[in-house]
Amino acid sequence: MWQIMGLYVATMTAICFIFLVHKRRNSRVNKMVLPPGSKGFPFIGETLQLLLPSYSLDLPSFIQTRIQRYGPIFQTRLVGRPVVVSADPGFNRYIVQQEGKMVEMWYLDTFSKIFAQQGEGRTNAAGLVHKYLRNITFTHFGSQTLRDKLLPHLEILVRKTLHGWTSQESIDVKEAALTMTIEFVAKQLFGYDSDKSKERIGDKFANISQGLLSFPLNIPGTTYHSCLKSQREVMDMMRKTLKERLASPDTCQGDFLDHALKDLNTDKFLTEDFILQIMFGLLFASSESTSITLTLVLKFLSENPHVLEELEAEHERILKNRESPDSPLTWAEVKSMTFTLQVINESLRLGNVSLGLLRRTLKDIEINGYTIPAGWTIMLVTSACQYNSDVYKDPLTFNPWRWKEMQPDVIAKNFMPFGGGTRQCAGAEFAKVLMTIFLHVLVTTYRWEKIKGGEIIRTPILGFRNGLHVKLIKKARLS
Ligand code: HEM
Repeated sequence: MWQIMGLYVATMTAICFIFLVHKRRNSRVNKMVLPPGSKGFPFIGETLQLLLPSYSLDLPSFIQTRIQRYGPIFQTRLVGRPVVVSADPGFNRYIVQQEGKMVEMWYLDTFSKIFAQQGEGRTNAAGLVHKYLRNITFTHFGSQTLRDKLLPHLEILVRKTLHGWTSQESIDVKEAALTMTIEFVAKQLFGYDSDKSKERIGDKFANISQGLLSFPLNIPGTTYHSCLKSQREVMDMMRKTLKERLASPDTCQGDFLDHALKDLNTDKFLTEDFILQIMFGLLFASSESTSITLTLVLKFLSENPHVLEELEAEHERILKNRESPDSPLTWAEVKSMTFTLQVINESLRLGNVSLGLLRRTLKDIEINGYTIPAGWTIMLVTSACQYNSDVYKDPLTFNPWRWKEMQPDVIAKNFMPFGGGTRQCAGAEFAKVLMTIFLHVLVTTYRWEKIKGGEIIRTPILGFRNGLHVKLIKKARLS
């Protein structure tokens, strides 16, 4: 009897405590002037409206209508969380500079679970952990490594991949580009060899990316369940390699995993699980955006023959200027491909693969007389500045020539496909060089015919409604 009474009192005390904390927090927030907006339905808020697909490159109508109604900074509620959306370029630039001070990188709860963004060993932590993540990424994928080591391997990979595409009647470009990128990155990370491995890492990541924006219902048969299963399989594959390396430390391959295992002895925050999480994060970060952007480039080239013509001319000039047209690409040649870079920049500008960046506020933030309370999420719609018609004439038109005239300071303020501040993409140079080499081999050696697909869909992440399927054909070369 006394036990039951005790339990009752303890439960009631806990409920009262939780209620008081909640009330106190709410009354604190209630006294603030919050940005205008609507909270939508209880719990799900306006999530469904945000996820409603749109079929153009433009900003989703969810964002556009609310900007018209409330201005560039408004509040909403997404997957149970209060969110402030900002399409204000100045505020967005300010916030990306505040990493670890007023905000921290934060992604949806589905992401947090898959990418270990909670707890002690979270990969989005600021400070030492973040510094380590950037340094080790630059060491294995940065400019110097690209120039001194990766360039010939990337060329071989692209030639082998595109040659393989010619034997197929139809290639789904996004899927095939994802496989190409991920297999290369996995090789640099932990020596993955697609010819020897039983596991198809590209297929697993195709599953993972589908599950990331699905409803987080983890029961067999759901997309989310299949995503978590693939995530576990990739982690198990990498864990097996890690254990093998630890068991025979003399077989050094000099890759990312060897480097991180060596650091285990000196960097106290490093653990085996953390190394696996970084590798998993890198596999995802590198493959998804790069493959979507490459697919978009191919779509634009198919629809804009005059751009393709100029691109071919640039690459033919490079071949002509060489002593032997078959000699491997040099770093100087890659850096001389200015029109190619303009094509890539224009595709990145219009693609806005992820729409925006997510941050969690660590402190109350004042903006235009409003307060964004600590603990809220901010969605920085960095893409909004890339459609600004004051900067980009006819912003929705694919026009690579516009980059010829643009000044570096204007670009810095109005072009953020790789984010900004201390969290700016650590693989930007790698992605651009990979896409440049891809385009070089593609336009000098092949032509292609569209079989089907290529229609844009934003959910709000950029995708292609029926994929983009092409048939690749080798060009007859005049010697
Ligand atoms: C077209 C291709 C790519 C695009 C558009 C892209 C875009 C981005 C963006 C917008 C961010 C910032 C995220 C944020 O602030 O919340 C980011 C971060 C990052 N990206 Fe990329 N990325 C691409 C390719 C790659 C590749 C190929 C790699 C690796 C080889 C990579 C590695 C990373 C890493 C490690 C971060 C986190 C940086 C940090 O937290 O300091 N990315 N990327």
